[in-house]
Amino acid sequence: MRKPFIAGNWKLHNTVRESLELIEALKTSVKDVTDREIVVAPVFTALASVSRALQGSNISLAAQNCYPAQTGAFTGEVSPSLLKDAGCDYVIVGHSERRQLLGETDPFINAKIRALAGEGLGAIFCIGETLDERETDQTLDVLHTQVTAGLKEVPAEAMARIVVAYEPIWAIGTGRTASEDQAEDAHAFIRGLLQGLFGLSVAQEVRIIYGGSVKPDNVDGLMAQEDIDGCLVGGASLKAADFSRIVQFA
Ligand SMILES: O=C[C@H](O)COP(=O)(O)O
Repeated sequence: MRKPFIAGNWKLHNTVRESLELIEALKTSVKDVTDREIVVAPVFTALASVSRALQGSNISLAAQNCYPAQTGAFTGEVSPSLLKDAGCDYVIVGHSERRQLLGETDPFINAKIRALAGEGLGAIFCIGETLDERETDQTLDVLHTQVTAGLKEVPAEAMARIVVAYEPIWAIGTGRTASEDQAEDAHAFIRGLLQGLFGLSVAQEVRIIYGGSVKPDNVDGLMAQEDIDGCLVGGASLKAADFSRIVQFA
């Protein structure tokens, strides 16, 4: 039985004060939720404050990025061990915004996932196709490449802490959600890829979550799909009422 995993990616939003206001409202509205894993990913500068505010709550902390080395001459970067020290349980890797805007490659993303696994941290590993790739029937090839390259040489034991986030790029921040069937087809395909890489029992345990314009009014239908185990929420995670409703999907 896979525990639903609902994560809010705050992206480049919220000062420390705004982050704390959001987290206090969220803590109150989801305090009785025990059957879902709830995660928020603030900006780096708010991690320590939000971590303190989350102590004793049912919400976990994620960072939005990391560098695949623990120490060294890497100006401006942050390592998995420092993120763990700041209170993070997870790190988002491979988000399409970083792939597209910052040129992150599959091997670089793979190095981050292996570094996180080595530190015992979880990864929220994002994959997904562009609109052009979907319209030219390349979706499955793209997912195959991203999954096999991103998870190369990742130990099977680490998969218990890795959540795969399927985010069709054309659905991110556009208000255009993948249909329930489109999302379920992609998720079932990804689970099959995981089975090929790690075996059936691992594939059945890994949470595969959907991201791309998830809102209170479409979450119930998405979460009703067999292979959709949660959501990675951008815009709607910035409003406590909306994110709380998404967490408490029907
Ligand atoms: O990480 C979250 C995704 O990019 C989805 O963002 P969105 O909910 O604003 O479409």
